[in-house]
Amino acid sequence: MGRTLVDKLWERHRVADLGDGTDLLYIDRVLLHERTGSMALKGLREQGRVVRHPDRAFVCMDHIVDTRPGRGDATLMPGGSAFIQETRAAAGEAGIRVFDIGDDRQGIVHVVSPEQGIALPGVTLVCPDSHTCTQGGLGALAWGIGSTEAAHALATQTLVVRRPKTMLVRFEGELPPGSGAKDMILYLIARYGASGGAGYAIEFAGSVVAALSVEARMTLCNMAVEFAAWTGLVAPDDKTVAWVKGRPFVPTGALWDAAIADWQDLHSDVDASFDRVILIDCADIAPIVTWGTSPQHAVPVNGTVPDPDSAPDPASVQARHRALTYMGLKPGDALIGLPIDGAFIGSCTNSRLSDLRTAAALLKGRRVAVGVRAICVPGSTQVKAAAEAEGLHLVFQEAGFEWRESGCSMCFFAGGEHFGKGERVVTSTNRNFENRQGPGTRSHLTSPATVAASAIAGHIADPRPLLRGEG
Ligand SMILES: CC(C)[C@H](C(=O)O)[C@@H](O)C(=O)O
Ligand code: SF4
Repeated sequence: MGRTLVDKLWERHRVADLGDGTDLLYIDRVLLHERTGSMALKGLREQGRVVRHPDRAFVCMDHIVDTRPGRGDATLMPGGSAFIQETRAAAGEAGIRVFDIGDDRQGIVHVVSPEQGIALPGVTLVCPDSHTCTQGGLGALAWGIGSTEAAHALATQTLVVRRPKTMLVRFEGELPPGSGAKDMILYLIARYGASGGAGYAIEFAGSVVAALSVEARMTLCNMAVEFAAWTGLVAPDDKTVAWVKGRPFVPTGALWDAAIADWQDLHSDVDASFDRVILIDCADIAPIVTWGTSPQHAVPVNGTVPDPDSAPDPASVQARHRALTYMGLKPGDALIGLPIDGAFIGSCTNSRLSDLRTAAALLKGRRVAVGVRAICVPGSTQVKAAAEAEGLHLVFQEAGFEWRESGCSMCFFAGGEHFGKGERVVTSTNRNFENRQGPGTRSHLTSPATVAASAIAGHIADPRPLLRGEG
């Protein structure tokens, strides 16, 4: 019988079947960041263990670093600079490369790793960070782990893993203009629930995924974890090969030829069987915005807040009531027209060059509405430089956006900087949990296009008229 892509990657990396439903897998790359990586490195040292292959581990400074211009180690997170300095020192001691503040490779780990050619089709890659699944967009088996597991992976280059079930999500049909990967994944989560992917490794496929850019595939995979999946991935194709070619850590010469030949097998066989298959007709996918405090609380931008009492079970009814109170909304409220205080473009979901181009195309020659604080944080220092080379920073700045250094920034308030209490923010990030972007801040997840259109309007707005050149 045919094998799925996940089966193939699993079998390629299995060192031993441990006989209790778990396998010992070989881990090709270990990525760390200063928030959880510092703990992994500390744990390793306390156990008296050493890093087995320092050249296969990489540290990115992203979560706690300040993103305001002119930054150094100082950060708005109380005690934050200690994380930065301890991580730097421990990585230095272990001989691990650090993409540090001031390095032109610095940025959000899930943006930097693909960009540098660290994530590649077919590799196993782990990081103590839940959004490691982003890197599945290249056809890597990439998943988030805890700090203790990260210490184990650093010491042994292996991990004990329970094999996930497999799910195929096929996106077919015609994706309407104005909708993109962010809308596709929010649609999936809204329709099947935020725990719909629990226990699965999900392969995203279908004609619409094939037509997506490699960067958009990373957006899709980024939110697999918001669907509770173990990870998400997309089989590599010619676009992937073209995208990774020539990046700093990618093999060259004969090794590159061998790599491409090897990648030809990285797809699910036609007769492969999955534990679950979901088919989505993309014709139904409009630009999506969340109204509540879970990514499943999502509706088309021109929709209204649903009645909490229509939720399928008592727990969801209660969660929706609580979400409405937190968000300051009532059933039946229209999303379009809700006044906003903030607009944020950034995060490992939507901060790559293509995202910035999409937003800039709408912002060009327009101004952010008075009273809206708008911020753009490129996903990496390389993305920032590439955007500046095209003049995109001027478009953002002339529109009234702050143009930042790279990092996680206000995707996650734990970095120290945040929006205000009760402020309503449209955001290209992936989590709208209570207090995620600041104590009491109300986050509406959406695409970069919808963030840009809303920033200009001063309220949640449909990006499609602007994209059609109207208004
Ligand atoms: C701090 C880190 C462990 C966390 C994660 O695992 O995802 C963060 O990146 C997030 O997005 O909430
Ligand atoms: S950008 Fe946000 S979601 Fe991504 S790793 Fe950083 S904090 Fe987590």
